[in-house]
Amino acid sequence: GDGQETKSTFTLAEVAEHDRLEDCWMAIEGHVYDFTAYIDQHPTPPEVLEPWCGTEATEGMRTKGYGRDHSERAWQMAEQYRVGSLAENGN
Ligand code: HEM
Repeated sequence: GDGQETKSTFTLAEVAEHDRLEDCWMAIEGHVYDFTAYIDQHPTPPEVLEPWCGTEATEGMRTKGYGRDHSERAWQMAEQYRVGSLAENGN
């Protein structure tokens, strides 16, 4: 937790507006993240993350694109980029 107690709720349509490396949001397991500032720190070329920007990216985070989950440390790093929750029935 970063002290933010009030989170906003977003639909997948809203997440989809942030679908590029310069403005990259992802929905992962019910949470919404703005990873724009993280892209350059990720240990791969940005092209690996690009297709997941603006999407429900649980599969990307859980598989890294080849079937192996990210480390617990990586999941904890993601927390600081959380901006809200995914609307239950929003698309
Ligand atoms: C959702 C799309 C993503 C994909 C497809 C992806 C893919 C990858 C790949 C291919 C690697 C290098 C190979 C490997 O470590 O096995 C990697 C490593 C890593 N990624 Fe990602 N990544 C994604 C998102 C993220 C996010 C959002 C974070 C953190 C905010 C993150 C943090 C890391 C870290 C810390 C590593 C080093 C290895 C580890 O700790 O698991 N990644 N990722």
